[in-house]
Formats: sequence, C-alpha cells, structure tokens
Amino acid sequence: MTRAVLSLGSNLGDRLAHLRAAVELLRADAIVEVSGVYETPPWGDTEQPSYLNAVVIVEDGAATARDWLTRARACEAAGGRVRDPERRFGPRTLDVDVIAVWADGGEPVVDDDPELTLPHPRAHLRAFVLLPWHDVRPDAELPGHGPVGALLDTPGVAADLAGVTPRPEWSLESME
Ligand SMILES: Nc1ncnc2c1ncn2[C@@H]1O[C@H](COP(=O)(O)OP(=O)(O)OP(=O)(O)O)[C@@H](O)[C@H]1O
Ligand SMILES: Nc1nc2c(c(=O)[nH]1)N=C(CO)CN2
Repeated sequence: MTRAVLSLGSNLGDRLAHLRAAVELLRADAIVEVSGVYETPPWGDTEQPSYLNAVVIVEDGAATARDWLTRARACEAAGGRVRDPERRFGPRTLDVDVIAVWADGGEPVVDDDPELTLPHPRAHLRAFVLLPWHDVRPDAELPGHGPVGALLDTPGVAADLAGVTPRPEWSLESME
C-alpha cells in the first residue's frame, strides 16, 4: 500500500469548484482523508489573489511516487491549469503538489529528482500545506523535518498562520 499527501491550491476562477473537481478525480484512487478548506494569503509572490488550499491523503496499493505525480498533473490539466514559465509561484486555477509519499512497508520515499523531489522541498515552509495536513492528521510527520505540529510553530510558518482563514462552510467531502 503506498500512501501520498497531496496539496491542492487554487486562486483563479471558481476556486472551490476547482478543488472539488480535483477531489472527485482523486476519489478513484481511494482517498483516505480530505482536509477542510482554508483561505490563505499568496505565498512567494504576493501580488495575486488569495488562495483556497486543502490537503488530501490518498492510498493505492500499486501506485509509485511517479504515478502520484502523473495523477496530480492530470488533475491540474482537468482544472485548466496554464503554466506561465515567466512567473514562479504565480496564480493558477489549480495546483496539485505531491508533498510526501510512503512506500509499501511505510518508509518515506526520498528523491532529489527535479521532476519529482520528495518530500516536496518547500512544504516545511508553507502554512497553507501544514495547517490542512495537521487538520486531518495531528500526528503527521514530514519526512526529514519532523512533526507537522512542531513545524507550525516555527517562526516563518507561525507568522503566516495569522493570515489564514478556515472556511468550514466550504466542504470538499462528498455529498453522497
Ligand atoms: N513534489 C513535487 N510535486 C509536484 N511537482 C514537483 C515536485 N517535485 C518537483 N516537481 C516539479 O516541479 C515543477 C514545477 O511544478 P509547479 O509548476 O507545480 O511548481 P509551482 O507550483 O509553481 O511551485 P511549487 O512546486 O513550489 O509549488 C514540475 O515540472 C514538477 O515536475
Ligand atoms: N497561499 C498560497 N500561496 C501559494 C500557493 C498556494 O497554493 N497557496 N501556491 C503556490 C505555487 O507554488 C505559490 N503560492
């Protein structure tokens, strides 16, 4: 059984619809957990609209780490993502990042391949990833960085938390 933590973000168009569409696509891959939705100030490039962010935890007995990246990209493509090579951390209809993957047996996958770096190299700095993840898994650990709860207390992340607004009225859970 491989397990992955995926981060979802949107700050263009119908942000909630983009996140919901990604969750529906990922449901085919056996979603284990879906976090709440958080409205977050833009990180890294502040001249853009605020984001909606969430985290999903997915499991699939056969999926490799590369398969999770392929599925993340399929969600982005379905969400109409257009990449702007001129603007790093710029606005987007849908961003799906692979935060961490655990292989069959439970050991974390570690890789410095630029196509798929694991764990995600900036996850430990991002309140918009750590807070939704902590929401569903208070005991979560980011491989190489320790407990997510402790990362939320690091100075840069803690400062960013002040700008984050939980949006409990916007659920990503299935209505079935
Ligand atoms: N863990 C990862 N998850 C998603 N993409 C990754 C990962 N590691 C490397 N990449 C690569 O990063 C490249 C840029 O991805 P993307 O455009 O989503 O970046 P970004 O969202 O602007 O920045 P960030 O990765 O910091 O969120 C992609 O080509 C992808 O292959
Ligand atoms: N709040 C927030 N800021 C971001 C996000 C995101 O999902 N949420 N994604 C980015 C892409 O790299 C850049 N900045």
